[in-house]
Amino acid sequence: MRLDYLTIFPEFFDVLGISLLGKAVDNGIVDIHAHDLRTWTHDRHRTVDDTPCGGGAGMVMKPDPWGEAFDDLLGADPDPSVHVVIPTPSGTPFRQDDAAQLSHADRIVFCCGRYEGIDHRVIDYASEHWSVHELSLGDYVLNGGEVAALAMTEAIVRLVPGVLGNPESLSEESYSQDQEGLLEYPVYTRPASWRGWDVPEVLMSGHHGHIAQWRREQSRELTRRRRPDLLTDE
Ligand SMILES: Nc1cc(-c2ccc3ccn(Cc4ccccc4)c3c2)n[nH]1
Repeated sequence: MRLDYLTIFPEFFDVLGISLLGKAVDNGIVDIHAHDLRTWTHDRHRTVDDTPCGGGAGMVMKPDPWGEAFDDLLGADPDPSVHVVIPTPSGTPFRQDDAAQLSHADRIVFCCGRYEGIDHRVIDYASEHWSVHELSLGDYVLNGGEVAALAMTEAIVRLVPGVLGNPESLSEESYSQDQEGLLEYPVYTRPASWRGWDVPEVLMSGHHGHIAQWRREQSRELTRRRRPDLLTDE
């Protein structure tokens, strides 16, 4: 899987060389390239923004640098197997299903905007050539797309076979289908007693059936309290 990041802050993506994703890069499972969008500017000030047509506050990202970056990175031939992800507050919510689908992609290009956003014609042009996903990280406002791209990257890449040391852990996670789409149960480790708090006895019983039942009950109760929207049978 090749991941490209178009951004005016390429150093944001240096962190992808650390830990899990770092190992995936070392193992050749994932190939990461961060690009400074200003590479595709030609004026002395390396300008990437301009005033909004129709007025309004702030600045808008010019289309030209994006188009030239696309030409260099992707060429002009349409290829629906290339996924262009555009983090935006007006996008569809990024969910685990999106991460699962994108984890099968061979190529993903993250377009990280800043200012008040990217000239919409960039999205229109990209949509004619590649598979475009305008995605929101959540219902809160960030200053740009980089943090969202990092979060989405981690959610996507951890699902790629060979990236996680223990793929079994994927099936027990919140939002995973094996977990019936419920929130994850509380987890414990040693010591059995810590500052007056004890590990639930059932987890020390060695009775796998009782443990599984307790975990299912905990997941349902937690989901009922915190995320009733995830419960389908009520
Ligand atoms: N979930 C989520 C995504 C973003 C996001 C993504 C890309 C950009 C590019 C510029 N901004 C700043 C901005 C703030 C508000 C209105 C318009 C633009 C961005 C914010 N915020 N929240």
